[in-house]
Amino acid sequence: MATTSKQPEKHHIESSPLVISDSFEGYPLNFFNLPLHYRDDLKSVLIPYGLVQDRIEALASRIFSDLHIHIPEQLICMCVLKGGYRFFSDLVSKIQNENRLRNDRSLPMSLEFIRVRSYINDHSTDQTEIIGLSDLNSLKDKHILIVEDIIDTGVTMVALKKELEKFKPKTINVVSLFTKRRNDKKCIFKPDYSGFEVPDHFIVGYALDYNEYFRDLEHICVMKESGIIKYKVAGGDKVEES
Ligand SMILES: Nc1nc2c(ncn2[C@@H]2O[C@H](COP(=O)(O)O)[C@@H](O)[C@H]2O)c(=O)[nH]1
Ligand SMILES: [Mg+2]
Repeated sequence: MATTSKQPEKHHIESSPLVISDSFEGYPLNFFNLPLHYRDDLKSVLIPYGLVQDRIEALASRIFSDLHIHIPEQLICMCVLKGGYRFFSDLVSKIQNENRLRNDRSLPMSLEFIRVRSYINDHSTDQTEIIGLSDLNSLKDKHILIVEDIIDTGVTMVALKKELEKFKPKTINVVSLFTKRRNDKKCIFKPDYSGFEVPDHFIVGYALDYNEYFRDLEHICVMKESGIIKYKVAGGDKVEES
């Protein structure tokens, strides 16, 4: 009798975000090890570090599968500093793991770092400045993956993509660890890959800052109103880097 070997179903990894619902208020702080210097400023842990890592591993696998077809050309992975640096580092290292473990395909990468300024305290502004792109003409005919921490209004990413398109790259893909579900109005940009969709809170941790504080926090947390007031800077005269 002929035996039929059943092929395992292909595991499909979502490029769209894992949705954190509005009704989820986050985990109580006392279930986590948190730095003493921030404990009084935080309301809850919205996404624990471990879950962030698991989702990045899945995104790396999906990006590898989608984009390896461009080889032997290099994929320019472009980190949007400062907020994107930890996501960038973990994502690149997880794509490297895919490269190490696969014998049938690979995705060569080169790394670029840029800065975008757009925020005052916890409010997005429509003034966007891009810093750090040297030799822009080298982007011509290249494949770019922009690696961003969070998309809120979408203004920063629309401006950045528009600027990069002037230099005629072959493709631009955007991966954002978080996208925000805005209560007031719609976001004007949808990334190609997103880790999590978060409620309309100002989130900090895992390199996402509030006026340069909280980057040294592992988990993604929601701030208390008192914390927002404590670290506020005088409006308008200091534009923080992303
Ligand atoms: N630490 C946080 N930074 C945030 C948050 N929401 C947005 N941002 C920063 O702004 C830009 C993008 O904003 P956009 O309105 O132009 O889309 C993003 O890169 C962040 O650096 C937040 O909740 N926490
Ligand atoms: Mg950013």
